[in-house]
Amino acid sequence: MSDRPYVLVSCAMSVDGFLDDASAERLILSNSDDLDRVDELRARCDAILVGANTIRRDDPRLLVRSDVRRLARVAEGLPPSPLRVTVTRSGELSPGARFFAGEAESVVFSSLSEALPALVERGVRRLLVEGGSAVLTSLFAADLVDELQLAVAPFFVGDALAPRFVGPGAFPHSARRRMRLAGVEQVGDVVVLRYLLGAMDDERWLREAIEHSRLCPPSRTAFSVGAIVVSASGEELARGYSREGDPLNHAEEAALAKLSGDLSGATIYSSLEPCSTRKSRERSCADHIEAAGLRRVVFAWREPSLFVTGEGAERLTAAGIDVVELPALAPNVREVNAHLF
Ligand SMILES: Nc1c(N[C@@H]2O[C@H](COP(=O)(O)O)[C@@H](O)[C@H]2O)[nH]c(=O)[nH]c1=O
Repeated sequence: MSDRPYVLVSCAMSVDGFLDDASAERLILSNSDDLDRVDELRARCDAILVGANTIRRDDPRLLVRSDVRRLARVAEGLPPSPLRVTVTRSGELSPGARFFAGEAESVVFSSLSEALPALVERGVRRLLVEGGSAVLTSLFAADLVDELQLAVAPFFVGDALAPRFVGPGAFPHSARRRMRLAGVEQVGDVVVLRYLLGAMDDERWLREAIEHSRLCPPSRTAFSVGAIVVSASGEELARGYSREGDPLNHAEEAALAKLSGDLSGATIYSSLEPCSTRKSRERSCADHIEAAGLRRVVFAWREPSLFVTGEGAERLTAAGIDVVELPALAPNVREVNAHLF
């Protein structure tokens, strides 16, 4: 699942949310110190990606400008500037574009889903994305961004024909799932907001919940499950495992029993899909999750119909809760439950 690099988006927008104006000339939103900050970001990544539209519109070089930084990279055995990457469905790029000129290598992919794993293959661990609007919209909507550094320039563009930071989309970060503000920096008249989006945190917490399920007392008639409740700011609030404290306890039930208060920003990670029916108790884990006010559930394995038919994911979704399934980790859960098969 982690077959993509760490994705850092860096862009500058006007105070009214535009990346550029509608004219042919490129609009500089940053000041010179901020452009130098972006140069430092470029020097510390393995590749820089922009969409093909940006190449057509801006004709960027995408090179590290500072000689000091280029020499420092070379001293580390790196090329002076990172690999330059673009995605284009049409393939319509001018061979004379500056993207292809100069001392750095350039690669072209037909889509982001092709580019990201291929970049990992090439050894790219840290990818800087500089726009434009279409690429940013796709990456944010697909929850593929780890970090956003957004510079806000102190003026308006005010032109409906100008490109926005992102277009309309079903973004995973809504009022219910806020990004984590990790820093605010003033660079002259520009303010740089640094957000962490936690795209890789889901996998990390779910793996942790699966590891926790190894504590379950084994049973021939029930699954071994682990669950962890994590706050909106990324702190662990409670964890539980099947049969913890009581032979009938489910993992989610055990974790939630340790909590009270407002859990509306929290996420519960459960190795198995939360149950929707119980044979031995009245309330299911889906009921407990809904009653606790949680708005987000992440799980790895859909409950196989061994003991009861699981409809937890559907029930939770119908209750307006965000349900995320990470099936790539399902084999790990199955392995913990190998005794049942
Ligand atoms: N205008 C603008 C940015 N524009 C980004 O920089 C690219 C130009 O790269 P280069 O040709 O190497 O200078 C351009 O295509 C776009 O991706 N970035 C920023 O941090 N602040 C700004 O104000």
